[in-house]
Amino acid sequence: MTSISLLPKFDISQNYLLNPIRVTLGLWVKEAMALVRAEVVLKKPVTFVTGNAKKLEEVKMILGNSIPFSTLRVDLPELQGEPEEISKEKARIAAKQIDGAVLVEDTCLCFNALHGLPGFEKWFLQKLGHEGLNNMLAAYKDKSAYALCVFSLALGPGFEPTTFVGRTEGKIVPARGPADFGWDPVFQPDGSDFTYAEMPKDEKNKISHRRRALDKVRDHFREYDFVVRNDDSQV
Ligand SMILES: O=P(O)(O)OP(=O)(O)OP(=O)(O)OC[C@H]1O[C@@H](n2cnc3c(O)ncnc32)[C@H](O)[C@@H]1O
Ligand SMILES: [Mg+2]
Repeated sequence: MTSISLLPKFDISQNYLLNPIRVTLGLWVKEAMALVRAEVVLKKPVTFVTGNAKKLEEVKMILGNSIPFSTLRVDLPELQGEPEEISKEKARIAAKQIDGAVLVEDTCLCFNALHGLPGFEKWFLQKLGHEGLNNMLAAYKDKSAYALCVFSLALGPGFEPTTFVGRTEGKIVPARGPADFGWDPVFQPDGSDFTYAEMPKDEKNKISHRRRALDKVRDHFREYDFVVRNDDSQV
């Protein structure tokens, strides 16, 4: 079982005890530090779990070395429901499966004319294809859509996951560009003349739903001090 300790890392040095002003200041800083940055001790690094190789590639490119994480390719169940709930449930399942801290994500493509449908599960795209996605909107003038990505971080089995949402607005167009990642060829983000599939990877990664959600994940990791320590000093 993963354990965490939310202890402030800041320590007042003996010097502060010699001067009342410095003592007050030191205590204030200590309190502020406790509020701002707490230590989270994990037995092993946070593992990003997914069954999708392309997703994994993008997450690695976007995060680089900015947070301590490892990756694992495991097929997670395709769940139905609201995106945040799906993502949280994926995290609970994955945390139990690997018995540790996990990061997972769920991505959907939502059509405004269809009030957020189809959302997505992977079998849906496999059966319908890119043309089928366009045909779904044939009866509607409104081709606008958004890509939504929800990351969930669970610190271990039994921990309630925290979610981080990223969203990119765009529209659905006839497929253009390489068809090697999901619905990328039919999604053209606002402000661009290219579909996700036509863009070089680093361009997609600057504006994508995944990038926007991962910026929030990164902020969370900055807010807390995640430390991997596999000894008995954890509480
Ligand atoms: O193991 P997990 O992480 O669940 O991987 P998955 O492939 O099942 O991924 P999702 O359930 O989140 O995504 C549902 C579908 O959306 C596709 N998809 C996810 N992110 C995408 C992106 O950035 N661009 C295009 N298609 C994407 C993906 O290939 C699936 O067909
Ligand atoms: Mg899935």
